[in-house]
Amino acid sequence: MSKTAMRASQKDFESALSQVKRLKDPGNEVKLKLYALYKQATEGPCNTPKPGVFDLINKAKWDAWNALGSLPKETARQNYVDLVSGLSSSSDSSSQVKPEADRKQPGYETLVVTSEDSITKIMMNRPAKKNAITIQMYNEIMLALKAASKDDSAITVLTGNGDYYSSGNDLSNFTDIPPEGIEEKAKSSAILLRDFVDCFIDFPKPLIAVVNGPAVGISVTILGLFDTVYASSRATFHTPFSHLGQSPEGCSSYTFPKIMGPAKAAEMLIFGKKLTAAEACAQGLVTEVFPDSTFQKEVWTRLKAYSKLPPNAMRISKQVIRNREKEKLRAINAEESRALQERWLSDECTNAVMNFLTRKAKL
Ligand SMILES: CCCCCCCCCC/C=C/CC(=O)SCCNC(=O)CCNC(=O)[C@H](O)C(C)(C)COP(=O)(O)OP(=O)(O)OC[C@H]1O[C@@H](n2cnc3c(N)ncnc32)[C@H](O)[C@@H]1OP(=O)(O)O
Repeated sequence: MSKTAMRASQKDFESALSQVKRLKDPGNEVKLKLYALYKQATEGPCNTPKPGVFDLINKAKWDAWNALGSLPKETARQNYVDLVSGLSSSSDSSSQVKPEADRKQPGYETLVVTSEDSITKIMMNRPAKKNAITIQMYNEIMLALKAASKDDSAITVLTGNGDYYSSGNDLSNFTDIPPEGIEEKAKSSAILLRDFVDCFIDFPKPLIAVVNGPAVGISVTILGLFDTVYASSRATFHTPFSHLGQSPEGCSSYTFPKIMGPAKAAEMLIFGKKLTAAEACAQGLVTEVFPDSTFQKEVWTRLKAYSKLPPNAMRISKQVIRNREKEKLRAINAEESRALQERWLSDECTNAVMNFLTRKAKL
């Protein structure tokens, strides 16, 4: 026999009434439905005067009840019992935490991308290589950001798996030279870099970096394009561009002086000064530092709370902040990418990369 064909007894109704109190907040729309069915089941058709237009809450309740028209009391009681039973079973199944492997989005080899609690988490996943960013990883991060910009999550997080956040550009990207030659490789890499950074400039939702460990190179510079940066006390921030015969990217030539002042920015971007998490926080690059022992727990508790804020309001606030600067950031990104295209062809850069790859040098 179907549920609707059964008649809910007074006992079923009373048990649904007590069950509803134990449910996870089902949201305003469902609460209004429950209210209306309860009133109809206990008092019959709506019999009170319509509240004034400014009495928003009571008017919404009245509208929901009134919309049930002359629905018989018994049917309203049955519908109430059915609705609560549906909510109980879905809240039972959603309270069972699925293992990460089940929640993982397919199609990524260098990342683990998951969506849960209105948060899309993009995790760089080459821990054995300190999450160094290969050409494939640049492309997958762009894909993941584009997908996250359209999914129903409220906020997006970038983080790293293992002991590093990321060691920046994978220096073996310099070794895979196509038959067309190094100039062509430099040209296509500059386009890739520009497109990669544009994805961060244009990302429409709140974007949070969860910096779980040391960060190097481009993984540091793009932090200036995030809305919030949480760091473990173990994290460090290092941009050794001159050591590598290179120059800043990720719009850091603009965002860093703006965030920390020109003198501190120059020490990082020209002289490659490595900052501790506490220093990066004092200079405004990092929002907050958490002790490494409680980092994940504290950060994710905070993020889960933020993800419950009204998503459209957060998105609009971000856009109002970002839109003023978007064109400027895009122009800076294009200029930085052009400068690097030349740098990559220099002896200074070639020697530094070869020294690392032949293990004569480390940062
Ligand atoms: C023709 C032009 C083509 C260019 C294409 C580029 C496209 C866009 C470019 C955007 C520009 C970005 C600029 C930057 O990001 S600059 C920063 C570059 N990063 C580095 O210089 C870091 C180099 N790594 C290190 O110094 C050290 O590895 C470390 C991070 C300090 C960690 O040291 P530790 O001793 O703890 O660990 P290991 O060195 O043993 O590392 C473990 C293994 O991981 C490999 N590894 C680590 N980082 C990188 C890296 N960035 N690139 C490649 N490989 C990396 C390391 O070699 C070890 O591998 P192994 O176990 O196989 O030996």
